[in-house]
Amino acid sequence: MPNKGSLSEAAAQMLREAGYAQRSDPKELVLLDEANGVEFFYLRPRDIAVYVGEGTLDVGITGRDMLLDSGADADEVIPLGFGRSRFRFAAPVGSERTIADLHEKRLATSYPGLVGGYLAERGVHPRLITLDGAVETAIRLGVADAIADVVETGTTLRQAGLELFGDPILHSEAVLIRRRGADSTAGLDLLQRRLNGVLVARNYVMMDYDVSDQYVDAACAITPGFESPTVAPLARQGWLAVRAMVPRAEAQKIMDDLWAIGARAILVTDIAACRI
Ligand SMILES: Nc1ncnc2c1ncn2[C@@H]1O[C@H](COP(=O)(O)OP(=O)(O)OP(=O)(O)O)[C@@H](O)[C@H]1O
Ligand SMILES: O=P(O)(O)OC[C@H]1O[C@H](OP(=O)(O)OP(=O)(O)O)[C@H](O)[C@@H]1O
Ligand SMILES: [Mg+2]
Repeated sequence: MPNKGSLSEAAAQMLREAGYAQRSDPKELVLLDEANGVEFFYLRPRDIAVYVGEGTLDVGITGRDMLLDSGADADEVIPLGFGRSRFRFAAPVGSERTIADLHEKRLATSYPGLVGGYLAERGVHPRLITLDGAVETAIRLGVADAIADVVETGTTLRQAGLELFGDPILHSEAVLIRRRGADSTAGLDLLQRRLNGVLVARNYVMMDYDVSDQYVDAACAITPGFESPTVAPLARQGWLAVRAMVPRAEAQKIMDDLWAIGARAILVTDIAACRI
């Protein structure tokens, strides 16, 4: 588990929702969850891929960017939907650079493996200046001509007087990782099912509505659900009750579409937990 930084709290929250114990004190380094037979180690997110790649830890949560930067023998198992960012090049506003301009120029980053590999594939070989953080300041302080760093809202870049250039190097988010080629274990399958349950509960809602039987096929086409919607007769002749899971982000649009074909009493409820 990430011990601090952007991923730490969201990762712990997700594990809690999946039914695992998590530390209450951010200074705790290890936590034994006896009920689930899991030992959690709280480590720097950058180091997690190294431990997992070496096989000393079975699984870990880190950023996709950090996994790729490490070059560790570890693979992504599932994306976890938080810690989303883009990895981008930036230079002072108005400098209108392209990636080719970086050749033999000073490029500051905390992710030399990721950035060096990306540019080498394109035949560009900059002088990489590896910094621990606050990379945006490196240009102002005369250490670099351009940077490559994590961008979420873009606020940090703007405040440093920088602008993006080139295509995104990577779209990153928190990922569950395990050692490359490791056998699947019952414990990992269970963890994956639980985390997947949390993701589905977060990303879907349950939708219930009533519709007259002549429109039920059209309604079910709008809400096909995961497998198939539940359709049950209402006491009122010629009317049916339908229940299906729908993507949370599309719920309002789906309600409008159902209303337009005559569905009524359309209700949306949260899913607390699930196994799909
Ligand atoms: N502002 C952000 N928004 C979303 N994700 C981010 C943000 N900053 C970093 N991340 C992601 O979080 C992961 C860990 O980065 P983080 O910045 O937490 O580690 P760090 O730089 O080692 O720690 P710290 O910045 O606390 O010293 C990376 O995968 C990164 O992409
Ligand atoms: O686009 P924004 O929303 O501004 O977010 C991006 C910033 O967030 C992270 O910084 P962090 O706080 O982790 O500090 P660090 O650079 O020292 O790692 C990242 O390194 C960027 O600097
Ligand atoms: Mg950081």
